[in-house]
Amino acid sequence: MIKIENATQMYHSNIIFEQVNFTIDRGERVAIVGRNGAGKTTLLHALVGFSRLKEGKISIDGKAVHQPAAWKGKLSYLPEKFQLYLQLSVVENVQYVADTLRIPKKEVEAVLRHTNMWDYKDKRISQVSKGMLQRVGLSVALLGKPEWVVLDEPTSGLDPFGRNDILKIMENIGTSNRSLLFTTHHMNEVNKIATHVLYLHDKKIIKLDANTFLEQFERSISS
Ligand SMILES: Nc1ncnc2c1ncn2[C@@H]1O[C@H](COP(=O)(O)OP(=O)(O)OP(=O)(O)O)[C@@H](O)[C@H]1O
Repeated sequence: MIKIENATQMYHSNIIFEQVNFTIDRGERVAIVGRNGAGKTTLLHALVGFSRLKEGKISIDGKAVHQPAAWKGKLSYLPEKFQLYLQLSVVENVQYVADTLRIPKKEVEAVLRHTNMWDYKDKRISQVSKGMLQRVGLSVALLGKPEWVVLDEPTSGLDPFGRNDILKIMENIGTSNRSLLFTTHHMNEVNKIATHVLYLHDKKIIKLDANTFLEQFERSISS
């Protein structure tokens, strides 16, 4: 379980969220939504231990998230913008990360099959489409069988076909022992993928089940 207790985050004197409490259980697929600038990426960075909270604490399975023991091998994070080696092939990029993390070779094929990139494994990164780049990023994020997969705007900037490819992969990520957290601006992604929503609004974060959130959203835009 990821547990957030009395969390407050600020940049200088600018409060992004304050006194926030929620938990995320295994098997949940959680969409993080809110207006531009509401603090979605800020929340993700605190959740994955990149930044320390101003106040409060975040733990994964009882261990404070800023201690590597909490997330190492358990949690993976794919930022909105990430770097790959342009001069290497798809498989070489994934293999490079696998070698660094001492992950067995056979997992490289497994993650590339999961993201439907195995057929394109020998293409150079400089020659693949944006949608394929995102699938390579996802392949890297799935290495090591993480229990918590965290994706920042995984469909941002993709055409409808590329988005659909990514959504199909995301649908298969959340299982009984693996959870998915992702930020999005698209309500159809919430509808298709999420079991729950974290809604960032007015410096608060509310957790709702996805259907309840979507009903409230529909009502708010039609009134
Ligand atoms: N490193 C930083 N230093 C100061 N202010 C920051 C920093 N990073 C973000 N902010 C500010 O904090 C607020 C929340 O930013 P954040 O990127 O978390 O929002 P977001 O919900 O992810 O936005 P978007 O939907 O546009 O991606 C914004 O007002 C942003 O300008």
